[in-house]
Amino acid sequence: MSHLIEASGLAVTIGGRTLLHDISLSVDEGEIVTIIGPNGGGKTTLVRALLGTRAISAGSVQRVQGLTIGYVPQRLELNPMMPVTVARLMTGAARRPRHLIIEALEETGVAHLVDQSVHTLSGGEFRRVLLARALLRDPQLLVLDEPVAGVDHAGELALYELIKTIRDQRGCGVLMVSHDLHVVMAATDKVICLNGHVCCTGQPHEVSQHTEYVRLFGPRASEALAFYEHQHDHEHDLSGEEMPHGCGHDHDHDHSHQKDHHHAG
Ligand SMILES: Nc1ncnc2c1ncn2[C@@H]1O[C@H](COP(=O)(O)OP(=O)(O)OP(=O)(O)O)[C@@H](O)[C@H]1O
Repeated sequence: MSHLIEASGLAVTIGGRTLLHDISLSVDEGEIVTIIGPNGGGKTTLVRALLGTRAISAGSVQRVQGLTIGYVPQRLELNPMMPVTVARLMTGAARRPRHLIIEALEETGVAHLVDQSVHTLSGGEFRRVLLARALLRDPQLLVLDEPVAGVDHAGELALYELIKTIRDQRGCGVLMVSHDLHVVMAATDKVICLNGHVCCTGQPHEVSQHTEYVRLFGPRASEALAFYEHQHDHEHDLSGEEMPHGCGHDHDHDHSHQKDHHHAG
């Protein structure tokens, strides 16, 4: 199967400064890939390069023909003086049948807010509306930049669960950026740890043990994953799973069974 999107040897240089170099990654149908990394590590720049809104200076980005992408930006500037309803935010200038708007909002659990002003929404409600807006296009690939920004811890867990459910039901690929290491680790198939380059990549439990990951995020980040890793130990003992591997090595074992597991609780 060809990848929905694939970057090879991608680099981004702005004003003589190389922000990203030698980035290779791919997202497949039904796969959740999460980019983590320190502030300024280039996560948003990478997302923009993949979307084609930021020029790349080397390498390539390939998409399957006609790929439809639903994008949720990290920030959305709204004029506080402009009264905008959820329905209006969902469609912008383009008119869409109301039942489609409501269906998308139902999928993210906020259909009851359809006629409410966006300025009155909580952080979590707003994120769900943005997610619904991205789903309106029936995307093959969802790209989510910090999908839980402005949401409390319980809300974060619920949102990651929702993203997983959307992936399960639609079979779309998901590429997301996150800071929430231990939460996101439980809701992803593949993690890419980014700090200008791909420090390490692989299954969440592998990345959590990688020296580059520990160096970037500290030993506590690995400890926070103890529960997650414990859950996985059983699987890996049985299947003879190998130990973590180094920078830039992709993992090609079949772990599709992991999609059925819930580690967040
Ligand atoms: N248009 C630009 N011109 C110059 N420098 C830029 C530009 N856009 C981003 N940068 C720089 O590139 C680096 C990476 O920024 P980017 O926003 O991609 O990081 P990030 O990992 O998404 O950060 P955060 O976690 O804080 O959102 C930063 O040092 C930033 O200042």
